[in-house]
Amino acid sequence: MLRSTCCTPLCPFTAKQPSFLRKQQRITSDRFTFRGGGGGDAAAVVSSSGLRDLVFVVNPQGANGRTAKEWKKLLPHLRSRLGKDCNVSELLTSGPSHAIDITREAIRDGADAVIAVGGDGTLHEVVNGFFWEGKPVGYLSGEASRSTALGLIPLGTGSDFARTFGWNNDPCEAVERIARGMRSRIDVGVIDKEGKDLHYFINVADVHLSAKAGFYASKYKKFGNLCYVIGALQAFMGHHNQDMRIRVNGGEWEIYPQVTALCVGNAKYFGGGMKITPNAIPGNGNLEVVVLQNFKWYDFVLKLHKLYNGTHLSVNNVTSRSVQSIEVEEITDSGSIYVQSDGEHLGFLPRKFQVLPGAIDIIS
Ligand SMILES: Nc1ncnc2c1ncn2[C@@H]1O[C@H](COP(=O)(O)OP(=O)(O)OP(=O)(O)O)[C@@H](O)[C@H]1O
Repeated sequence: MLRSTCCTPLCPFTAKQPSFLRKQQRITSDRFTFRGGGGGDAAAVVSSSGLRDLVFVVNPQGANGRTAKEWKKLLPHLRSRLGKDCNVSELLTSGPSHAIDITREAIRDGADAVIAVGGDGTLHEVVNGFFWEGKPVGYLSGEASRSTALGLIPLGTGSDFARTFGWNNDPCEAVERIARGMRSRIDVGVIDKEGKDLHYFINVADVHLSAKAGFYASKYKKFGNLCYVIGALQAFMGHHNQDMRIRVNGGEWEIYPQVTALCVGNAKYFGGGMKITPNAIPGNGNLEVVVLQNFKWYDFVLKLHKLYNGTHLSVNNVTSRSVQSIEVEEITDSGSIYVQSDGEHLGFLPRKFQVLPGAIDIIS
């Protein structure tokens, strides 16, 4: 849920930095001035202003339209807090996937940072904009060493990625992070289907029941975090655990009987605050895979609190392992096992999930 916040330049920054954000560097710009406006495409021109060029990609429909309202309230504070050191461009998305194109263009034009304003879906699209045809997008006319950082103002329904960093939905704290301009390198996950259809995730990708629940939850975002409960109830109807075949780090294929859900975490939380992959660390070069097997509906009732506080790894039929890659197939080729990445429906099994260590700088 969005909180009402005090948006003054004196807004205190209180969030503690997690220990995995060790190698931080402050980056300053000396070359570009960005010009943009709400709704338009990014356009960058070379300048010697010494200002950092920040592109804010805003999903006005995030959190059922509350993102737009919060953003409008935040903008005067943001401009006054950052305007001295930064050129601020505000670009509103016009629909699904638009954030991907805006981000690619901003990176090619030399932005210092592209900042997702919205929920995990918007962040997910911005992250996908950092890549093109399997490679990182680069600044078109400049040094290879120059890299655009990813930023986040979490203003979505679940905003699960931010929870791993201890960031809440207070946009003033996010503005302070951006003002400080500290960067940390973090990993990104990549998903492919038989080597094609590359798709990137930064938070959690998952398979089967949870992915189906997420698919339904996305239709009930107007109910806030309750959408996850409604989605789960709907997904339970007609749900069957499925035998699956998995292969970790290119090794031998293994059979996992009666899988309820398989979750691949680069970060820890999904589904509106469930600490599903509690050992995942976004900068450690690995993904945490948690598999729930043979769960019945009443197991969720009895163990839900454990899933929320991340103590479920000690429960029977829950396993966790750290991987660089994992391939997942169903045994009975039904083509109906859901796959989700960062809360966005991606399609159906089979899929391969891999880590790209240190693929992106994040403003932390
Ligand atoms: N202008 C737009 N109109 C409609 N949908 C949009 C628009 N811009 C982006 N979207 C889509 O809105 C979806 C949800 O956005 P977002 O993740 O920001 O909010 P949320 O779903 O409320 O939050 P969370 O994902 O954290 O629960 C994204 O998948 C994105 O594709």
